[in-house]
Amino acid sequence: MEEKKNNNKDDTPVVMNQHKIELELRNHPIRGRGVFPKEQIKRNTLIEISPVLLFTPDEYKAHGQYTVLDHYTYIWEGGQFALALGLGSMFNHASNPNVGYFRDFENKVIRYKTMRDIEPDEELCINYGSNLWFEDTEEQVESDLDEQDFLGSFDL
Ligand SMILES: C[S@@+](CC[C@H](N)C(=O)[O-])C[C@H]1O[C@@H](n2cnc3c(N)ncnc32)[C@H](O)[C@@H]1O
Repeated sequence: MEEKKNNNKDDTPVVMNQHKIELELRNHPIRGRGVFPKEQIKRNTLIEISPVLLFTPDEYKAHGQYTVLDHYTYIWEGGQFALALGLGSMFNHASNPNVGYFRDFENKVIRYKTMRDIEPDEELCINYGSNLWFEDTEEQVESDLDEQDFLGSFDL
């Protein structure tokens, strides 16, 4: 079998220092599994770094899009698709999310940070964008966050 080349730009280790917060997966009858904190989390806290598994555009067109992966993959650079390994695949969608993410193409990871202070048991959600493929069950979450704050809140 032909060996696949690792195209990492350098061999610098990627520090995975996120797991200091107690998180758990909880099941919702419609949304399925989601991520919840057992403690308060401050705004701008790194809560997860998910390594990604990459699919080429051809692999995705021929196979991935016809499988459950289609509900889990992120768009990546160069037309690739990325499956987040770890909690990155478990965040449910909210139109007004409390978690934002940054695609680190060079290190092939996605970093997730809180966008505001979060209370224990408040579900951690990201925004999937406007083309949802399911009926959104989300309960309206009150927030004083405005659009500008949302877009400009990262400090990565
Ligand atoms: C990336 S997965 C999230 C993890 C998923 N809940 C699970 O248990 O595997 C995306 C799927 O979660 C569900 N989902 C996420 N956010 C939702 C929401 N706001 N309302 C309804 N379903 C949601 C949909 O079924 C969607 O296809």
